[in-house]
Amino acid sequence: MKLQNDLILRAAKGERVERVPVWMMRQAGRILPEYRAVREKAGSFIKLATTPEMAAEVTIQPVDILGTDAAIIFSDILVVPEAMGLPYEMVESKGPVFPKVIQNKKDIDALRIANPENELAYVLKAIDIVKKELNGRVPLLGFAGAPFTIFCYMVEGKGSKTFSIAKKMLYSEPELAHALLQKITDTTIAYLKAQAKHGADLVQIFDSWAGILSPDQYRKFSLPYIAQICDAINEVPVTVFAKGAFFARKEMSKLNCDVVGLDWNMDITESRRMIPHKTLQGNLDPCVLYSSFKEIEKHTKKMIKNFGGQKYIANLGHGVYPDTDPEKVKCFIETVKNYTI
Ligand SMILES: Cc1c2[nH]c(c1CCC(=O)O)Cc1[nH]c(c(CCC(=O)O)c1C)Cc1[nH]c(c(CCC(=O)O)c1C)Cc1[nH]c(c(C)c1CCC(=O)O)C2
Repeated sequence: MKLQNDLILRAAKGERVERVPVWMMRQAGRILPEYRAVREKAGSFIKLATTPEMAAEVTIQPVDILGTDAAIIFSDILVVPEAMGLPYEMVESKGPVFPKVIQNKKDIDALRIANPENELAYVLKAIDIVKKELNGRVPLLGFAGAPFTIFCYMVEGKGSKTFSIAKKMLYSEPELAHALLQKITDTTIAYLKAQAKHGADLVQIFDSWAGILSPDQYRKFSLPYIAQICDAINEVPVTVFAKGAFFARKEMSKLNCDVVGLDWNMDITESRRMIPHKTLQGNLDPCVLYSSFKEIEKHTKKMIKNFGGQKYIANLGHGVYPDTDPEKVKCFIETVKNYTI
């Protein structure tokens, strides 16, 4: 199926574009009343995420309502631990919780390397439906968490500011940590390949907790596993987004990936210099969308001017915050689309 709008894919591959493409991390979610209605009907986040027809519906909403240049499959990074045998719960207004966590070698041995066609069939089915319903309008993005970020949740068992329980394992039992990271990596590679096979046009790796590691620890416990994934995924372009990993930009430039995502703490000009050969994605502070329409336009235009119009995918520097006014989001998206490059 030939895509009618392939701006994001062309930008990712470094090909020329007529205008800057735009999408938003966490675009399929609570900012839209239309999402909240489907979520209500589903009864719970997990029910919504595991029911392919409903997951497909909320995946397409931002394309129809906000006008984004891509859809991102509605799911969560935590479906991977679940597929490996460690289920999660989503506690209202608290976030994810794992009733059982990984503490020793026995726990790691008990985990399986998932077969996505079995344990993650519901995500793949949702991808099949979305591809059919999008009918080539825009590309579909797939995703997975980076092994280190998934490790954090599997060992800590819940969200945390410091993930000190998870980090403790890195320092006190590094071999154990590596064994778990490798098992997560093997599952993630199989999962992303399956997403591409089912029609994901590009995949993004979210290393949301990269910023809690020292540069040394990041080089040991995160980058090698991201590198394995990048080397293994040759079917579609790959984006690596490591929140807070400003210290690793030089190494990111050497990864076998097409796009590097930036957060708002990373200076644009400096990042272009450090990552000269790749497409960059980002990096508006999501809080800008709390300001006036005029301010949003001003900050968005300044951002595009700094990145330049080519080898660039406009986005926020992290996921959109749930209490953001959809009209402000539309203003951001329209400003990007109307920018003459
Ligand atoms: C760390 C992380 C998680 N999940 C994800 C990350 C990496 C990206 C990032 O750093 O933001 C990724 C994710 N989670 C979700 C998506 C959907 C696709 C999209 O629109 O981007 C994506 C790409 C849906 C979701 N995942 C979650 C919701 C909200 C739950 C609900 O609607 O009830 C949604 C729409 C729940 C979730 N899931 C997670 C947390 C910490 C929480 C609770 C806090 C929160 O709500 O943001 C783990």
